[in-house]
This record gives sequence, C-alpha cells and structure tokens, in this order.
Amino acid sequence: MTARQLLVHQLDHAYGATTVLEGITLAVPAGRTVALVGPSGCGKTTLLHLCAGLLDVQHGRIAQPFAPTAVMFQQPRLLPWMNTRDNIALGLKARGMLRAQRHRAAQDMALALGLTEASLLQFPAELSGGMQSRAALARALVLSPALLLMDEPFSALDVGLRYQLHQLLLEQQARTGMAVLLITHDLMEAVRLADDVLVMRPAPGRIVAHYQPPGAALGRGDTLVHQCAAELQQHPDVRAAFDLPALAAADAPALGRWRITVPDEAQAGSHPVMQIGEP
Ligand SMILES: Nc1ncnc2c1ncn2[C@@H]1O[C@H](COP(=O)(O)OP(=O)(O)OP(=O)(O)O)[C@@H](O)[C@H]1O
Repeated sequence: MTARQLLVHQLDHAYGATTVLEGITLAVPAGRTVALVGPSGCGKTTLLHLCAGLLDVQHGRIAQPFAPTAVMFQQPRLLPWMNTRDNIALGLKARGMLRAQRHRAAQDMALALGLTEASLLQFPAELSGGMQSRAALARALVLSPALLLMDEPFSALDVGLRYQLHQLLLEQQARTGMAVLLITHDLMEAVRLADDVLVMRPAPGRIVAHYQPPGAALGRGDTLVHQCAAELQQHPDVRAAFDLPALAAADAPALGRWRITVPDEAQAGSHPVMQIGEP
C-alpha cells in the first residue's frame, strides 16, 4: 500500500503577470522530510503557502491528504498578550480541548523541548529568541500534526540551539511518523534533516536537482552532514541555482558518490510523483 503523501503536480503560480513557480512536482510521504532549498526569491514561501492552503492553486494540482496540519513560520509569531503556555495551547483551545487538559499537554511539550516551568507563565517579550523558537515549535508539535510545514523556522538561532531543535524535531518525527516539508537557505540544515533535498532555481522558481543524503536523518553524524553539504554545494546545478561561480576543474568533486538526480521532466509529467530513486 502506498504511504499517504502530499502531492504537488505540475504547479505554476504567478503574481500578476510575473510567473514565480513553474512546473513544480514533488511528493512528501508520511514519515519523511523533504527540504526545499534555493536562493532568496525563488518562490519557496509561495510554494509552502500553496501547500498550506494559504494561497489558491492557479494551475496544476495539490493533493493534501494529511490532517491535522501545522505551519511554522520564520518568525515565532507568538501572541504578545498571552503567556507561553497559552500560546502553545492555542491550537488545542481552537480544537475545543478542555483548559486543564490543554495546559497539561502544552506543559508536557514545552518541557520536552527544553522550556522551563517558569517560562510557561512568562510572556513572549520576556523570552529570549531561542525560547520563543522552542515555544513556536511546541505550539506546532502539540497538535500532533500529520504534516508539518516549516518556513525557515530555525534561521535566527545559533548553531547549538539549532542542533538541539533539529534533534527534537527528528525524535518527534520518529515517534509520530509525521510528514515534514521544510524550507531552508541552509544546505547543512537540509542534509541534516531531510530524506530528500530539492534544489530550486529562480525566475521562475523550478526544481533543478534532487539530492538524497545517505541513511536515516537521526543517525547522521556531524562529519557526514558536513561532507554531504559540501558535496551538495559543489554540484554544478546547485552552484548555478545560488549564482555561485563554477568550480575550477581541479576543485570539482567526484560527483555521484552520493545520489544527486535531476528531476526528469518526462517522467514527472506522466506520473504524479517526482521519481525518487532508492538511496
Ligand atoms: N504577495 C505577493 N505579491 C507579489 N509578488 C510576490 C508576493 N509574494 C511574493 N512575491 C514575489 O514572488 C517571488 C517569490 O517570493 P517568495 O517569498 O515565495 O520567495 P522565497 O524563495 O520564499 O524568498 P525568501 O527566501 O527570500 O523568503 C519574489 O520575487 C517575491 O517578490
């Protein structure tokens, strides 16, 4: 039986006369993380908002079978007049969960993500940026989402905190089997977290490369993540996407040690899922 998956098929999107996404085809199956990387302005946020239903599909198709879905934005977006616990419990309140029950769930998730009991009664303005990010992640995860859509949620964090939240996210995913679509500028973050890394080029935004880091994300050590990120950054399609100068022949890597595949337009066109090779 095929796993449930978010499917995006031949999606185009324009703002006015400007096409910002063209021919986007991808799949995010349950239990997997797909990272979208690409330069600023290539349409990543637009694509995520289309997947979240925050924008209407103009052309192409999105099949989104998951519920519930949670979205994490680049900014924590905590409500300033609510304490941390109430911010985390907001979605549970909207679901109609009783007060004592949602406070308990919010507290359990907050503590699991490294927030302190004292911070639960503090207001966002009293929290550090890192604590606000933890609260935003807790607010998303407490909903037990089947699909988590993340728009550069860790970009403002220092490397240590980012690593901690990466691990917490991966552990939660291993427990629940949620599907994750992650937007990031950071190749290292992409190869640390993702099963599939999709590289986008701008004007109009399109997917130009598909990279599969080896093994399960939870088991990837720092050395492997650094190697993979370096290899990804050396690939000519990735360099072109980010407008990096081509490498001199002497510096060019031995490509193909890891899996880098360019989406096959013909295959994608005849099949709703972009072809994804076995790792
Ligand atoms: N509401 C809008 N109206 C018109 N143009 C828009 C709108 N939102 C985004 N754009 C344009 O669409 C393009 C893609 O924007 P988008 O925010 O999706 O890119 P991005 O890859 O997420 O960028 P970044 O990494 O900087 O967040 C950009 O040229 C942007 O200026």
